[in-house]
Amino acid sequence: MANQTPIPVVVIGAAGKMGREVIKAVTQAADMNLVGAIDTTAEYQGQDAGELAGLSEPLEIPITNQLEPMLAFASQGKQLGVMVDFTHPSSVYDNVRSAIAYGLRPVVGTTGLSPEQIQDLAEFADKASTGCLIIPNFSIGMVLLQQAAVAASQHFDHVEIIELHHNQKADAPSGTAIQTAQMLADIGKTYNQSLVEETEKLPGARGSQAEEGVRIHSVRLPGLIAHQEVIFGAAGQIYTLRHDTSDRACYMPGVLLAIRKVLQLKSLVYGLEKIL
Ligand SMILES: NC(=O)C1=CN([C@@H]2O[C@H](COP(=O)(O)OP(=O)(O)OC[C@H]3O[C@@H](n4cnc5c(N)ncnc54)[C@H](OP(=O)(O)O)[C@@H]3O)[C@@H](O)[C@H]2O)C=CC1
Ligand SMILES: O=C(O)C1=N[C@H](C(=O)O)C[C@H](O)C1
Repeated sequence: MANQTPIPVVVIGAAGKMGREVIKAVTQAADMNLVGAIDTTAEYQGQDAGELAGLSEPLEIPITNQLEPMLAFASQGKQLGVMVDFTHPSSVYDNVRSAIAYGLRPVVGTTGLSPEQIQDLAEFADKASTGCLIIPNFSIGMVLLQQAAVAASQHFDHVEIIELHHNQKADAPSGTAIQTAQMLADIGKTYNQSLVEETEKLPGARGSQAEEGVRIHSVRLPGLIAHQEVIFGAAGQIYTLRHDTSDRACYMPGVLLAIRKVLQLKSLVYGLEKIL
């Protein structure tokens, strides 16, 4: 590894909560080289990405909102480049299309892409024979929770998901909750058959209904980071799976793994569990 050219990495959303963590993690990885830090926040334009991320030394990489020139620059070396996206549901689709068009491999943490957008990006990546990773949750704990939930779903017919996040989150339900519900639906059974005719006296009281009857409830409060419960019920018993994050550093081993793995792919892959 020591003799290999480091992987050029562009971080988009670099001034955000996740972007700053990614800047730190990429800078500390011996096989990666941070080449660009993109963010639209007006007040951070021109600031050093390392100082903003809390590193002791400046990186001499200023935050800029100029994505396309940065992608062009990052695609010029002989080593394939990676764009890591932690931005906003409204911009991630266009960012990924641009990265692929410039020959960079996208690693996407941003949630809120619709199934149609993901399908479209998969076709775009296929045509370009380009790896692309969309990972709704980079923490190993969540992969293990989801595996346990799929195992439990063989034995329980009733399940509801509660996801709890900080109140600066733009999308609901969380990408992780949507993915978890999809995994439960994929085993091919319908959950939560109602025994009575239910009436919602306040709209949304019973949460949202994902495929195959899986219900998702979203909580947004200051003081939270990211948490998820999957609650199974049956006669006389409740089985609860819960994952809590206390620091966004928990996502970084997954992000670094994804940066390395995306270079080996030729198509779009969805979910951390597929690259472990
Ligand atoms: N997959 C995973 O494991 C995880 C995923 N996430 C997801 O990552 C995303 C980001 O989360 P978080 O860091 O908390 O959010 P933040 O709001 O803290 O950061 C997002 C940053 O992206 C910037 N931004 C928005 N649009 C653009 C754009 N088009 N180009 C460049 N920069 C842009 C924002 O700037 P501005 O001020 O201009 O809006 C902001 O600085 C969310 O979708 C979240 O759900 C979060 C944690 C883990
Ligand atoms: O916005 C967040 O914070 C998080 N977003 C992701 C999601 O929507 O699932 C991952 C994690 O829950 C944190």
